[in-house]
Amino acid sequence: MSELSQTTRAGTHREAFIIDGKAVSQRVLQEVSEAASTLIAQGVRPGLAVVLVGEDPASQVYVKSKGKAAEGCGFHSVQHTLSRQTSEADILALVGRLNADPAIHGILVQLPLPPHVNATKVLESISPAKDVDGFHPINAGLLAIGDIGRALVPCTPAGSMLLIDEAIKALGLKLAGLDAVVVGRSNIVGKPMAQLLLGENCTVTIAHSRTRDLAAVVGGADILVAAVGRPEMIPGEWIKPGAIVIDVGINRIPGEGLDKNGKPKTRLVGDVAFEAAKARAGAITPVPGGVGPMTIAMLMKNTLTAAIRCAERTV
Ligand SMILES: Nc1nc(=O)c2c([nH]1)NC[C@@H]1CN(c3ccc(C(=O)N[C@@H](CCC(=O)O)C(=O)O)cc3)C=[N+]21
Repeated sequence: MSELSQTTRAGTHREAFIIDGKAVSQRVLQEVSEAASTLIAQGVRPGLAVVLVGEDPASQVYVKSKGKAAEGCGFHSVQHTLSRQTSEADILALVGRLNADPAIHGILVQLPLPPHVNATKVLESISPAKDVDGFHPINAGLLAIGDIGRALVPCTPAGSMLLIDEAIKALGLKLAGLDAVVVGRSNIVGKPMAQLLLGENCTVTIAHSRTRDLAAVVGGADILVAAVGRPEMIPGEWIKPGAIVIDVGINRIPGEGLDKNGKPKTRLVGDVAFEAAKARAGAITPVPGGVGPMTIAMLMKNTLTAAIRCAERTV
């Protein structure tokens, strides 16, 4: 019998527990707000600066919700919107000013950057102590050596771990020793996700576009994290019965009919075929309302952490 069989005992078929990312993210935001008000009472207001280059509508939506969340937590929040033509030197100069600004504890440069800008160079110019995305090589290195206490951990994997904890509790399981499969090897999600799962004593496999027999690899996963960015590329039939499925993909695809402005409707889907996966999984995150809101909540948590560490350095 499979290790996770308590949810799928023969004849007692149950649908997956739906992991409510919206609810968990609100819990995190509530905790961050409370800790922030304590810090503010001590004279330190956490400050977050978001830098957006260009007018990409999707990026504008995300940046706006980050600003709103920051204000909701009582943070000082600033947004720098630069034209698409802004030179790399001007972006580096802005980051330099934010690095030196004592009112700013967290800096996020929204990706993607325009092609004439070297994104690696910009990300490496952010002070590691203010790198609330956790993309700086110093933070990636701290995570890789397991020094989470000093790292700033990338928001999407950190939020995904909290959703995994939620599912583990709901299913009455233990995380240590489970087989985790991460599909996708990006520096932003796949690799840090694998490091976090390893840190929790999972047996971790990283699968990617060159993996032979992805179906078989996915089929062995007690915990599956899908972070490829291809709409519904993982069929429900691949999922191990009872598995925990974390769907990081947020893909906008054509929907049915027209919206109120007469434009063709679109809808969001994940990297996993949700309906079929739900019938087999023990727990699964929806899209939207799963990992997405957690990313924003963890950004606030990282900003708070950066502010606390900064305050500890100066007292
Ligand atoms: N430096 C940097 N850091 C990022 O963290 C970063 C970035 N650049 N560039 C873009 C991606 C994307 N991203 C999302 C955050 C929240 C939702 C989110 O809350 N999604 C909602 C739905 C939103 C909708 O309706 O479109 C949900 O899944 O429920 C989505 C996507 C952060 N990103």
